[in-house]
Amino acid sequence: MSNFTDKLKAAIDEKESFVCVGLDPRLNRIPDHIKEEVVKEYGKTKEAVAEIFIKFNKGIIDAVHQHVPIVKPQIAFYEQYGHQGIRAYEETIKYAQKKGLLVIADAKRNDIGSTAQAYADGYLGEVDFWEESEFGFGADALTVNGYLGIDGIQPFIDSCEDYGKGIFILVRTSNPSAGDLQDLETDNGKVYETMAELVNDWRIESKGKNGYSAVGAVVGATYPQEAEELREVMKESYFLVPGYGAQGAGAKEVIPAFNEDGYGAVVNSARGIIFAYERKPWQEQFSAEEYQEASQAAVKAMRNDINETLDEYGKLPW
Ligand SMILES: O=c1ccn([C@@H]2O[C@H](COP(=O)(O)O)[C@@H](O)[C@H]2O)c(=O)[nH]1
Repeated sequence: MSNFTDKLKAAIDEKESFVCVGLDPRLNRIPDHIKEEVVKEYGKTKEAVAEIFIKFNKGIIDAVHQHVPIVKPQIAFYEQYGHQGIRAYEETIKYAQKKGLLVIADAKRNDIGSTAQAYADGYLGEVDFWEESEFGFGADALTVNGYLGIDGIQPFIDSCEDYGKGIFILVRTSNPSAGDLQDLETDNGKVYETMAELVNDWRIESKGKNGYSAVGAVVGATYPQEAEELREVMKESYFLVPGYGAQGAGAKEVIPAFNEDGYGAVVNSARGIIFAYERKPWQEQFSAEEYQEASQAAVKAMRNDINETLDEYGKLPW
């Protein structure tokens, strides 16, 4: 069974890209021509929303799949439309994988061990109870909350080992109030530092050929100083780095998340890529009908921005 980080590294090398595109559709920001076409057939229903999300996401995936190794659909944007939203989520994952992309399900799951097992099976499992059909969402990786400790984490680590999947545990989130809890002092340092130590302990069971563990961490691009410190603690973990673009971070801020070997991080941007057609500087060059071209231009610019900056710091691996 191939380790998740071996697959991730191969995909990064093939695309020469560390970009992760966030597939976080918002109905009010999807181009009108997509909505109008679908509503003609389905009316203003939840089924229509699912069809709109699927059409839009497929368009984005078609535009970016040659330039990125991985995508990250955030389940909140789908869940709000009930089972139709979940259908769109599942179809989005399958289509991205069909196009050769790895998929991180951003669902930040966890619970007591027995319930966490159900989450692990649902997101990362491969065969169902009858051993006849595919199970759940079949994502390649999942974001996980480590707050419940090892018994909540173990089912996910088992899925990593059994099925070659990955997890990214929340360590230092990108939001403005991240420090309210994460910066509190404990006997072992701050809360986020303690979580990083735990991730480093939990990483051991599931290492790939490239030396990285399937147990990774979420580290926000908006906290570069903390990222630098965390890189030292979790040397063998991949970081999922959100916060580039719409949340204000740029390439300089993501560099500390990378190891000296130039690997160890994927950088997520959702709004900055998928809604590029209505954002500067792309809105002057592309119409709403050209949202795919705008997203492709934005993703290439982000890839180059990160690669050039890694190069400046002597960290570009190619
Ligand atoms: O600390 C975190 C953890 C997760 N996220 C998620 O990443 C994307 C960011 O989207 P942008 O539009 O690029 O801001 C979104 O799905 C968040 O839920 C995060 O931002 N920070």
